[in-house]
Amino acid sequence: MSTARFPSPTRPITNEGPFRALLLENIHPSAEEMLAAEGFQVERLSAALKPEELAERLKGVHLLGIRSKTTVPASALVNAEELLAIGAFCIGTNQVDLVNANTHGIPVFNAPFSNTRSVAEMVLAEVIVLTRQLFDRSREVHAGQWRKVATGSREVRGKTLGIIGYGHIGSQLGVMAEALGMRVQYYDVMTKLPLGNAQSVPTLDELLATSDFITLHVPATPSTHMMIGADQLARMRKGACLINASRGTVVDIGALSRALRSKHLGGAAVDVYPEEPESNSDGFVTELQGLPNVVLTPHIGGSTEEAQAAIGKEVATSLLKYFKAGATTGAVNFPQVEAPLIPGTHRILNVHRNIPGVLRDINRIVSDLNANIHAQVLSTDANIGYLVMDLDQDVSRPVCDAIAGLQTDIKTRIVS
Ligand SMILES: NC(=O)C1=CN([C@@H]2O[C@H](COP(=O)(O)OP(=O)(O)OC[C@H]3O[C@@H](n4cnc5c(N)ncnc54)[C@H](O)[C@@H]3O)[C@@H](O)[C@H]2O)C=CC1
Ligand SMILES: O=C(O)C(=O)COP(=O)(O)O
Repeated sequence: MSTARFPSPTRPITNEGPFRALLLENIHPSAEEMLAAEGFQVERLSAALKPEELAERLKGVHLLGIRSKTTVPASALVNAEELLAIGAFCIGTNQVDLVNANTHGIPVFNAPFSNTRSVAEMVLAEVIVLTRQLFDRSREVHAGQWRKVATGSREVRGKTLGIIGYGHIGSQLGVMAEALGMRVQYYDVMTKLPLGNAQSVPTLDELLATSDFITLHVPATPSTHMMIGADQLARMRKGACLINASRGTVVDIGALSRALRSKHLGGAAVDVYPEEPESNSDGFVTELQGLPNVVLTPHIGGSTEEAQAAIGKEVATSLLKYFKAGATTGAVNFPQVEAPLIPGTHRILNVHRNIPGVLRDINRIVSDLNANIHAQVLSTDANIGYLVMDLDQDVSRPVCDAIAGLQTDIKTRIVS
């Protein structure tokens, strides 16, 4: 994540099209349909793009849609003068340099709920798959081997599920696991309301030492980076299983591989990896391949038809609300403003450096044009101010041209 570095002011973006959207990583067609219905020219690609390719493709693009594979560092936005907003059609936004996007006046929207049930269901399935060693037995029968054994195969009823990160996914999973008769406990850095009979555990070490299954549902942040390494795996009960469907940076894969090979752990299910391929046609190698009772999936925790269709609509709705009225509610890196459009007024959006005197300068520009401010909403964070301004007179163009001349300007746009 970069610290604040501001771009030079750019010319204002008018409300005259054509407007273009670039959607990467097989984003559900529901998003394309919604954007196209509002007049966007939509380009939809199935794979992620590397930052240098993305930088080229973003010329003249107004909305960018990505999922978890496309990283958007500062270098990807060097040509993105027209870019209004980024939609992360997933939960995680760690792949975007959020501070850089903020200081370029670009809000980033995500879908915080739509795939959470899909992840919880997959993890619950994996708990049973691991404790019954189902994939190994299935592979044997596929290969013509009949190995009917009970040793090491157990019920989940009465076993303890330890959840690290009791947020939207972790808490849903806990409720579902209790329905199977599991005891549920969790560790979270925030105080969280325990659902059902779930119990909060004060330390990660205690959770690790007292659970039969450990499952991770934390975001990728500096505090979760490699939070499960050799020490933490050694604290887990002998024969316990680890499930990671959060982010690949959270678990030390080498240490996990050693804990599995030494038989300290009884199994693992891994959906996310430190390095993941950009498309389905790329090969993939991990040192976990070939280990017994290890379920490896290609980052499909949120990949269900229900989740993807809902995410497509949810994020496209946020992008269009921003495009049409400047609403930033739910943006993960931006001051929040949502002001209803007022018929008969003319809306201007302005992002500027958050330093004293900017509002005075903008209001002077309006008053010098003998225009009246019908409504004005300003919301700020440490770096930027976001101003939504409705004028009674149609002087948007000269006002925007004058604002773009201010050294404090980052991005100005005419909505109506
Ligand atoms: N495999 C997949 O396809 C998917 C993976 N994910 C991953 O799952 C993550 C979690 O998703 P949600 O539950 O919706 O997020 P959330 O934000 O609702 O919950 C995350 C929880 O982790 C806690 N947390 C943060 N840092 C922590 C730490 N160091 N130790 C313990 N707890 C900590 C937070 O307080 C919060 O309660 C996402 O950030 C994403 O990376 C999400 C969807 C699909
Ligand atoms: O929602 C998330 O954070 C996920 O990890 C899902 O990512 P995806 O949309 O499958 O690339």
